[in-house]
Amino acid sequence: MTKYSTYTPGLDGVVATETELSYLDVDAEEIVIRGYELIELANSKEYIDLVQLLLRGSLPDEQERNSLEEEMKKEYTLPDSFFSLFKKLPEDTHPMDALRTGISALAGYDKDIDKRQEDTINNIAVKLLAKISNIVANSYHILHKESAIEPKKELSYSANFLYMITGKEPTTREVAYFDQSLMMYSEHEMPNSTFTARVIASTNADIYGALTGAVASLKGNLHGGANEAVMQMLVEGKTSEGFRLLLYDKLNRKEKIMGFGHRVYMKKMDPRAALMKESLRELSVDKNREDLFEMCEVGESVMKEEKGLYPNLDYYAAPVYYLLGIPIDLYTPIFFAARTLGLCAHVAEQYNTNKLFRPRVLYTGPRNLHP
Ligand SMILES: CC(=O)SCCNC(=O)CCNC(=O)[C@H](O)C(C)(C)COP(=O)(O)OP(=O)(O)OC[C@H]1O[C@@H](n2cnc3c(N)ncnc32)[C@H](O)[C@@H]1OP(=O)(O)O
Ligand SMILES: O=C([O-])CC(=O)C(=O)O
Repeated sequence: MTKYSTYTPGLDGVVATETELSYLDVDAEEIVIRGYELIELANSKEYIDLVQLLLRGSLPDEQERNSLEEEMKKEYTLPDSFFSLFKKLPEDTHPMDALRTGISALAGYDKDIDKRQEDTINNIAVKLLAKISNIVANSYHILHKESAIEPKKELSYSANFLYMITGKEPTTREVAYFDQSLMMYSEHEMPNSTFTARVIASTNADIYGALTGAVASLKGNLHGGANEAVMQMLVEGKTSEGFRLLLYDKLNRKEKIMGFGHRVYMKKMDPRAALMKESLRELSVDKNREDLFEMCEVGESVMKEEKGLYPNLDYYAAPVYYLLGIPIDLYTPIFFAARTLGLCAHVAEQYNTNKLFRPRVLYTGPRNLHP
């Protein structure tokens, strides 16, 4: 046939682009981020270091790191009366939908929107990282008829993000767990949302459009939406035994269990989940909720025995967020806020190396019909 004859459902295993940003080396069990291994980075660096690495190409020294964080803090402010947008939405609007609306609305305020140079895109990324943390936290408060919480510039980026969500200044340990989760969610090669963003950017569309599409993609429960679904199951299960029964019930009904399986790691534990599991182990002691850790382990063993499936990041990030006092509806928006970093880096790379995405189809419809 023609050069178009190969068809792989869901593009499973298909290489969609070249990238210098990241690579999942399943055999070596490494998530490579610009040459570094993500888990190693998470054990010695912070989210801000990854911002510099992904957007500017190298890890920062202390001075660069501090000045990047200051740059970000200057960008927390949203345009005047921006929050009135969220006041007009129905109060049961999901925060991911509010976030999608918010990012889309920001487009009109950016005078650089038509620029595609790498430096400009990276500057927009810094602005977006700051503003999105504010939108995520405060759209939630406004939808819940609460007052918006002003960012505190004396706190670190991650501490302030958590503070704006919960309204309480977090402890150093809480910030460390939250920051690690942001690192885990920051970048992951070519998931559906990153592909979506790159496909949109490949038409030369602006970064706001690319990110708006990516929010829509990430909301789905086969992708980012899974972390909220995991926590809903844990809450419903209540106890280890309750959770075990709930999982068996779902499996008997042939339902998919959220937080398990992964297109790339399918028969191995997601390395990020392993790191989050350790955070949960420690945090559950801090918060006197070892029962929650046990429930998660029970779920892990049920899924291994019954399906040969392992947890993905969402499975262990969800209970960590729960113990940090974060409302369940914000888990996926937080994932997106962290992933804004990787998405912006991919959009910049797409503009730099652009080739329009326009695949073909394997046509299965009729031919030769006549009106
Ligand atoms: C951070 C992230 O975004 S990670 C992903 C978060 N998403 C989830 O946790 C949702 C639950 N997991 C899933 O739906 C899947 O594992 C996916 C979508 C992540 C990847 O799946 P794919 O590569 O498309 O594989 P697919 O969904 O076809 O699954 C292959 C087989 O494993 C089964 N399977 C995969 N995941 C699960 C699961 N979580 N629960 C039960 N069965 C599962 C499928 O039913 C299928 O079985 P079959 O061959 O008998 O029909
Ligand atoms: O890689 C994927 O397909 C999904 C995922 O784990 C992520 O986006 O972090």
